[in-house]
Amino acid sequence: MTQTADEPLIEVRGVHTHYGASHILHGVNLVVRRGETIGLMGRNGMGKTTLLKTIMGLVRPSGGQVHIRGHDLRRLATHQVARLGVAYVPEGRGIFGNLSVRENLLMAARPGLDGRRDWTLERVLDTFPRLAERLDHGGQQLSGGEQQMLTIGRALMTNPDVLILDEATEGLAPLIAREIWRICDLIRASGISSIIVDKNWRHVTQITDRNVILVKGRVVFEGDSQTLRAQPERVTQHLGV
Ligand SMILES: Nc1ncnc2c1ncn2[C@@H]1O[C@H](COP(=O)(O)OP(=O)(O)OP(=O)(O)O)[C@@H](O)[C@H]1O
Repeated sequence: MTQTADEPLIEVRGVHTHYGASHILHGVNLVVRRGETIGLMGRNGMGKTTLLKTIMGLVRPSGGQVHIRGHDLRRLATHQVARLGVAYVPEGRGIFGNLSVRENLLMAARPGLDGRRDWTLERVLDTFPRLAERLDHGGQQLSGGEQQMLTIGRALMTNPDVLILDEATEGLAPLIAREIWRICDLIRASGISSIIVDKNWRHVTQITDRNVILVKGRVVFEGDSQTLRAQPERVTQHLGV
């Protein structure tokens, strides 16, 4: 199937997801269009990671539909979702500790779906000077923040159209977290769409076009950052901050 220019990159419609008998997502809708940055928010256990895993085909929905660039997710394996340009940076990361920074990055390298090679090793190292300084270090020698940079760098090496970032700055020192936000901004400016999950809603809303709040597996808010900031009682109610 060929994609039309305005067709969503990701389209989630009325999705229900279960873990065994536990009903986690209750009819969730989410659309990601080209170039959009979306904040996905909610307290712990509300279903954010489950929604991301559902999009990646890591967890199969029990109802509703997911389309990735118009392709029905039911016919796609996770690696095919990735090949369609969706890069997933899971919570807790996932680098190869026994490989060097350089090897971790080069292993991931591939052109984008349309043959684009915008993100090369050089560009990733320009973007993450800390990684450039540690090119020959093993993955396991990196700090938590550097590991997060490496995971994002690896995702960029696949020249994705959408970057999914779960718990973008969880557990990182404030200075490193700031660096991750700077990179999110650069990614946005480069035209890559993203879904960003992070507890720091103030930072998230500084860079997002649209924000979605999940409560017990249901979307209770969807709107731009200005609209969300204008409703502090909503933020307190749904995010507990
Ligand atoms: N593999 C699993 N098996 C059973 N239940 C699960 C599994 N993974 C998550 N859950 C449950 O599903 C619910 C939603 O979890 P999920 O990780 O999607 O939430 P979240 O919003 O991402 O929260 P967090 O910030 O804590 O990761 C929680 O009640 C969680 O305990």
